[in-house]
Amino acid sequence: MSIQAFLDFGKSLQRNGKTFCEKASCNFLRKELPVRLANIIKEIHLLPESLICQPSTQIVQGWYEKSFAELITYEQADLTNDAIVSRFTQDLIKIRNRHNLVVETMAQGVVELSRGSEDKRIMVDSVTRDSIQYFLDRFYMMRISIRMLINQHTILFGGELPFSAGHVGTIDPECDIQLVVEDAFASARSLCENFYEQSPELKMTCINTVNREEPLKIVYVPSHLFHISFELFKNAMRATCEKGGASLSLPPIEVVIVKTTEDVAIKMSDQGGGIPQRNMPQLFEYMFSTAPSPVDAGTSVNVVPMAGYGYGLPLSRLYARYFHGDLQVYSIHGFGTDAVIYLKTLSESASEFLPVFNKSVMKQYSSTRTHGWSSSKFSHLVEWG
Ligand SMILES: Nc1ncnc2c1ncn2[C@@H]1O[C@H](COP(=O)(O)OP(=O)(O)OP(=O)(O)O)[C@@H](O)[C@H]1O
Repeated sequence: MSIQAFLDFGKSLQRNGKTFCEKASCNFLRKELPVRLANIIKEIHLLPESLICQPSTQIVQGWYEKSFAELITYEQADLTNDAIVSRFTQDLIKIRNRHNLVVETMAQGVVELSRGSEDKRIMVDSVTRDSIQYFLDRFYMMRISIRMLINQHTILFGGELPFSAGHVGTIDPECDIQLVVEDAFASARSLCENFYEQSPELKMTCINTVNREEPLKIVYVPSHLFHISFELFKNAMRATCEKGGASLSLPPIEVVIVKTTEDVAIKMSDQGGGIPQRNMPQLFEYMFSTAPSPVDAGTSVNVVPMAGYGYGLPLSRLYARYFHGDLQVYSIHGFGTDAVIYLKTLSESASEFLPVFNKSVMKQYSSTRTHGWSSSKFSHLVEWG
């Protein structure tokens, strides 16, 4: 599905009527969702035994199997029956809510694995580590996609309110990039003020090469862009404050947003001291963090931690890639870091980038690397880790 396809379907409600469209959407989702769930369940089965047997991984596996079993009961259901259609929609809400804590619970499974049964750190070998990294990228991406499908349906048909009146489901046909980025900055800033009692300023430059007078708007899911920007601002603010100490004049975070006919690029530059080259290969690894773990640090319950889970960058990159964008980080150790978000300008080009499940993917779990995605755009990255 491309963003444009999601949008066209949402807009067709006025033309074709809500009842007709709800049935069409049910008909699509009752096939598509079980396929996506089944793919990921098959892949869970390929995980190293040491991870599958952890209590939290078992809980996650149970949720996926339950949701799959519930959805499959609709395979032959009579969609001319309005009551069945509306029960399907309500079941989707239940399924989505069941999976609310999947990221945290799966992360807990990985922690359980690395801590071992007696809470001592045991060595996780590099093949297992690579398999887990490979799996989590695919698993979380599939989760993003499943939630996108469910949210579109439940907002359009399940009585859930869109974030704003102009939105079509979760999509804003006129998503103002600058406003979303400023919003994310303000949220990260209030967290930063709470934590460090200071925060850097924002310096923003916007360039629209398509039409210089127009604001930078594209068709996009604002909550995805907010998530990515917020995580990047948190990182930039943390680095700036840690480097600046109690200094009164922190260097600002500079943001440059450029829209061309093909891409939107959002560059966030900080002067927070940068990242050593030796850490760059691990930057997008789950659980890689130089901050103390919020659990071990004993952070007060009233202070939301700025960092420490090591999920910010890898998850943000998945959100960016989901609609064929990207996230890249460049750093000069001793000076600062540039993080660049790339999005597609054209909604037709912004199609879902999904993991595909086939035989060659199985090899990944027995240590041979393959790309295994719906397009080969990032295969070199996946192959090289
Ligand atoms: N702008 C930056 N400047 C310096 N180091 C950075 C920057 N961005 C990321 N890093 C480094 O990369 C690590 C991983 O970042 P990531 O966002 O994935 O996790 P985190 O911020 O540590 O934790 P959380 O997931 O809780 O946000 C950070 O701990 C930090 O060491």
